[in-house]
Amino acid sequence: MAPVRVKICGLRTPADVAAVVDSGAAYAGFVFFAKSPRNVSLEEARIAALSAPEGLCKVALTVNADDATLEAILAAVPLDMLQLHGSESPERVAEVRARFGLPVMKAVGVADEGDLETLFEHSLVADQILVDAKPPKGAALPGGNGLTFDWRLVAQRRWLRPWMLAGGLTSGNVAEAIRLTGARQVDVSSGVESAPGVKDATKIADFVAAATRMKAEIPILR
Ligand SMILES: O=C(O)c1ccccc1N[C@@H]1O[C@H](COP(=O)(O)O)[C@@H](O)[C@H]1O
Repeated sequence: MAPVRVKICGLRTPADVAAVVDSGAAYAGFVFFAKSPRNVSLEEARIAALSAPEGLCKVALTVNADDATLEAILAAVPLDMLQLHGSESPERVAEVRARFGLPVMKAVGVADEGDLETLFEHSLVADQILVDAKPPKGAALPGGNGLTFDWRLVAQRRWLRPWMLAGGLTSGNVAEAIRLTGARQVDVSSGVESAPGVKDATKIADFVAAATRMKAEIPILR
């Protein structure tokens, strides 16, 4: 079985990108959302993204962004994927995908069975779906809150598209999250920081090692 693929989100500097590359993660996320402590300017994102080697998937995280905002981001920063992390409808996801020609990953907050229907609807139009914890009522951020959800809700589920598990993951719980849900991709932001918005290279390395170790633990049959 292929190793679990990891996305590290909320990068701001070339040093952050280097830590992600060294760890072996597959995706690097940049947050374009002013309320987030991980928000990057176009110039910061451009410099960091240009430092990334070929093969690292560079993802722009936006929240209910309009076309002009997405155009400005994509004109300034070399990116490979859009992550829509707001309340975008399936119609809006399809529109963004068609207009900008990049794969789109749609994030959906999950708190109960009802949210699985929303996930299904998005899986009909998005290239990937991101299964995150639902933010608490009145939270400033729709994600990146370091909160987990009841992983049993998505345990061993299969969707029409590749999916990624997120929400409160850390090097201490990611192996159990993978074991329980069967996720083959995981995403983390606050769990690999020393302070909000400050990525920690050791925590990134520990997280990716814990996530990818799952494969090594499967016994080899001779
Ligand atoms: O990281 C942020 O600041 C952020 C802001 C707005 C929307 C989403 C955000 N992050 C995403 O949220 C999940 C979970 O993050 P965490 O590991 O619980 O901190 C992840 O997909 C991030 O990409």
